[in-house]
Amino acid sequence: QNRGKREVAKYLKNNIGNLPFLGIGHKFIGSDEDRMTTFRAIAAESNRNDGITSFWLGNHLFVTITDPVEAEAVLKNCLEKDSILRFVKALIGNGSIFAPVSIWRPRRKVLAPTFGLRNLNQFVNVFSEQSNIMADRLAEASDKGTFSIWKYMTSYTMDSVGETTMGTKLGIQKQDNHPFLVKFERLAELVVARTLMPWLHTDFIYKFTPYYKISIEMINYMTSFVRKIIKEKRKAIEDGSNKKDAIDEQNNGTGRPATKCLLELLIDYSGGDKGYTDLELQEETMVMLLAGTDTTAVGASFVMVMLSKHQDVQEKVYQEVLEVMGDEERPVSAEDLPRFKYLDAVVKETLRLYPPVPITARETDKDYVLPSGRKIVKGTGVIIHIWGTHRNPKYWGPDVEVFRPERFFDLQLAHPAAYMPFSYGPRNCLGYQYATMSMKTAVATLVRRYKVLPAEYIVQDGDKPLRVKYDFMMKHVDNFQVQLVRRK
Ligand code: HEM
Repeated sequence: QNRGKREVAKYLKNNIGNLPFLGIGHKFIGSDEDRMTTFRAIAAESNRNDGITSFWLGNHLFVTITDPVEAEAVLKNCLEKDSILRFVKALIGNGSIFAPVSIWRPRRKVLAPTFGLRNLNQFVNVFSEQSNIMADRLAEASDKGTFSIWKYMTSYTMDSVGETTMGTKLGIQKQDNHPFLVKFERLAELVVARTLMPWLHTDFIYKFTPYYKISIEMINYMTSFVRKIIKEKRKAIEDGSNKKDAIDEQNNGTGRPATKCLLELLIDYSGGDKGYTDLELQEETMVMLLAGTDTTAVGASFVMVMLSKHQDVQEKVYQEVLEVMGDEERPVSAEDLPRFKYLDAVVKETLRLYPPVPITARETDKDYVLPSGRKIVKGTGVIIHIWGTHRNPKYWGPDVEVFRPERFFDLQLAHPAAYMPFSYGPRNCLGYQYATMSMKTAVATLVRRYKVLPAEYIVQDGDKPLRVKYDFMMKHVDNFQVQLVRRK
């Protein structure tokens, strides 16, 4: 098998500096920005090399793909995630996102319909209410010059995800340094650090570090929080008080049926009492908290930064928001969202250039022959390079680096996987519509109230690319800094 891998590495050679034994391991040492720079170099190499390249990380071979035809073949046939992701498992156990295929497949069948559009449309009220809380909080920041909008977005998405997945108002936007947010972020940091530092991979060594105790403590806090809510939900369903809430809400004059949170939908769709166990519900709730919060906050923050850099684009978004919503100040509704067509293109173009998840990985369970005839052998890590695919000039033309939302009008993609911020194929992101709705609601609400300007220290840099870093997700090195000015 190793001979097979060496052969693959030989014909998929890269020119970015393999060392004996280390491979390109030394290129991942350094800052988060250095790491992203390495991933970018790999993407560029792959695009020069007809959409594919490979590199060694120690003795693990990774094939990197930036061609959608090749990517599709892998994503449709090879469903096992790469073992490098195993440290997240301490938190989510067999939660679908990184579960082995045998566990993932039946769970996906239950999870997919819970994310149906009818269910999601009910959540727009939550996104809208939480966006307005964010807009109120930002009034204070808008007088103070340059600041990081990301912090506000993270609290917004955490509160929205909390309410839509667990039916619980976490109130993170209303309390600075809320323990749930602090612990959640610290834990994410620890998991990332462990994944990226191979000497912490062995349990035997990790248990001697101070991080071990802290991470166990955080995991216990998060899981017992979620478990308590599951117990309460079950009880409410049993004694019918969840239905009472529904009636109360109708009587409150909203006239719409009460929102069922994703957790309740999961209980229903998996078969009620006979359906998912508390542990299964806990694992999937953790997946949604983990997969749905930072990703969406990072995406929406990139949109705000791009709007600050492109005032002409922002003006068009603003005019569209006024046109759709009219003059009266009212919350964004589910009916408004599909009418924000230009905003939709702006969100898409932002996620093309700055996909919050810039790479995803699979591990081959057997030898594969790709559509181009190139072979990959069993046990190889395959990096589906989303960033690189979105910058493949063969599919996007010569202006790949230019921010041009209009390209999404009547776009005829040469291949559907040429655009995949939410990945592609049977294991793609389940929350893509949820995320788009949440981002559009937040951005429309903010743009209606504020004009977004670039950070003070930035002088007209138009199409200059943003500096980005990688810590499992791709973020802005300058922390998504902008300025806000209240519109009259
Ligand atoms: C801009 C925001 C988001 C981005 C960029 C994003 C991206 C991704 C990506 C790249 C994957 C991995 C797919 C693969 O390996 O092929 C994924 C998986 C997943 N995401 Fe998202 N996501 C976002 C928001 C959300 C939200 C809001 C939710 C739920 C509330 C969510 C739930 C999931 C789930 C459950 C999976 C696992 C699906 C499976 O394995 O069957 N995501 N996401």
